[in-house]
Amino acid sequence: MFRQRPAAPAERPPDAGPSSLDGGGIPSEGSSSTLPVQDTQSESFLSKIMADNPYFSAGAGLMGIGVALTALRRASTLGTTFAQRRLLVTLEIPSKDRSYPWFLEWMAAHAPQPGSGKGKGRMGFTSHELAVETSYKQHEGGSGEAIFNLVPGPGTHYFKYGGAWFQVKRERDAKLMDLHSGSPWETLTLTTLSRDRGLFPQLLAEARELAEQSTEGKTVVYTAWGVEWRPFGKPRRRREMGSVVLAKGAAERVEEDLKGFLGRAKWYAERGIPYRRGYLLHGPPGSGKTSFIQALAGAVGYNICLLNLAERGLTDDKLNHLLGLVPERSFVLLEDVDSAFSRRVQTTEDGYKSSVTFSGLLNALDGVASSEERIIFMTTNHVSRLDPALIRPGRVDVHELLGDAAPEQARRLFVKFYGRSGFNDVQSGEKEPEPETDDIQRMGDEVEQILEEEASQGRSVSMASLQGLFIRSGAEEAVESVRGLCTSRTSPE
Ligand SMILES: Nc1ncnc2c1ncn2[C@@H]1O[C@H](COP(=O)(O)OP(=O)(O)OP(=O)(O)O)[C@@H](O)[C@H]1O
Repeated sequence: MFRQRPAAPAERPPDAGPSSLDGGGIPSEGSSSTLPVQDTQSESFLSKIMADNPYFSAGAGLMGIGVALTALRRASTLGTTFAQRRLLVTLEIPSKDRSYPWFLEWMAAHAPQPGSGKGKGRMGFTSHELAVETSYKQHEGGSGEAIFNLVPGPGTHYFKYGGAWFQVKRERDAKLMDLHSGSPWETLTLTTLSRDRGLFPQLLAEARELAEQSTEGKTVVYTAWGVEWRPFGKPRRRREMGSVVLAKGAAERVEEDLKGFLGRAKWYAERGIPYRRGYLLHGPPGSGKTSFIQALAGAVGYNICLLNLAERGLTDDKLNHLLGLVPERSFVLLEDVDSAFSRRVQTTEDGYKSSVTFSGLLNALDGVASSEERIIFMTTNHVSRLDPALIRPGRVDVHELLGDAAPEQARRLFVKFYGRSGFNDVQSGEKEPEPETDDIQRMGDEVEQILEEEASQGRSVSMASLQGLFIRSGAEEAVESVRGLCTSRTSPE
């Protein structure tokens, strides 16, 4: 039986290119038809692996989830940015701005305070990052009490105001420093819904009102801190005019002049005259110059900017800047102006600690912003040492001598101390002075008599020394001791 043999493969012609199945070489035109066969094979290989290999399919699934999450995150970032742009509104208050301390005070007033429990204050103020501001309160009886005020510290806080929620971020920049004050740069950023933006001005106005309430009836003393004015300590209770006893007419002259000046802003503006007034109070130590300026500030509701010309580091530029930035309703007080500048010669052995020059001071006093109100008080114990240029009219308009205790001035101080109404009541303005007892009046006359006798001998006593005597002694003892306090005034001024 014959079996048919399978046909033998056709022999390759000798010039034929390498076969695609040879595995190597570039496929020839005629061999291209072999590729789809290979792809199909690898695809099926891949799908086979994916279908068969659980690890592979899980990885692919995870990759898909990752891609989806990234897309979601991007979308949410875009959405947040969009919402922030469209729906939210922010307000930035840098620490340089005047409303910064007002708003901090407002936050302190509404933040949770010690003993309030859960870290939630009034107005729904929630804070977990708190800072403490400690103050000290002196009671009438002399005892003192430390008061710890908790303020929202650096971080994010939320509060509800006017029916709207606000976020407040208090940020402190560790790298950025205010070079002049040396304190870190801070920013408060308030965020709320756009529709509630109208609450911002209301909120700031309320914060300002609160800040003003805390200084109502008080005198704020500012000192120079670099090139800015900063409150020095807590606002002080206003000094009553009645607590400073000056020679007859002195207080009235200055007070009348000041009140007249304050009522003539328009008059000055119409004539193009710089709206400024300068006062020089001169006299021996302890005659009440500083006390009187404090009382005057209280009488017209002004604050005091205390400037020490001899301060180290104070330069002409800084001085100029400071005088141009005096807070509104404030006197500028240059104390002991003679100790910084006597005559123009400044190259003495001791030299001046500050680098303010005399011409720098004159320029700063004259200033350039002529329309702004400026009230300057200068005090000195030695008026004769002052350069006439410093106290010429325009720079100093009113000169007032506050001397040692005149005899009748001493009598008035005595009666104020020992009179039935008591000095403190008169000082606080709670009571009108009651008629004094005859005894006190008689003893007051005696003090006056003694001082007249001493004055005829060229001897006198300062008001500060009298006050010291009256504080530590009873009335009779004071009368006996007053003569012993009088000393010769060898150098007038
Ligand atoms: N005329 C006065 N009436 C009431 N108290 C006075 C008077 N003068 C001085 N005193 C008291 O004496 C103390 C010192 O007063 P004050 O500092 O005002 O004097 P001063 O003239 O400014 O002194 P100095 O020139 O040394 O700066 C204060 O406690 C003040 O109450």
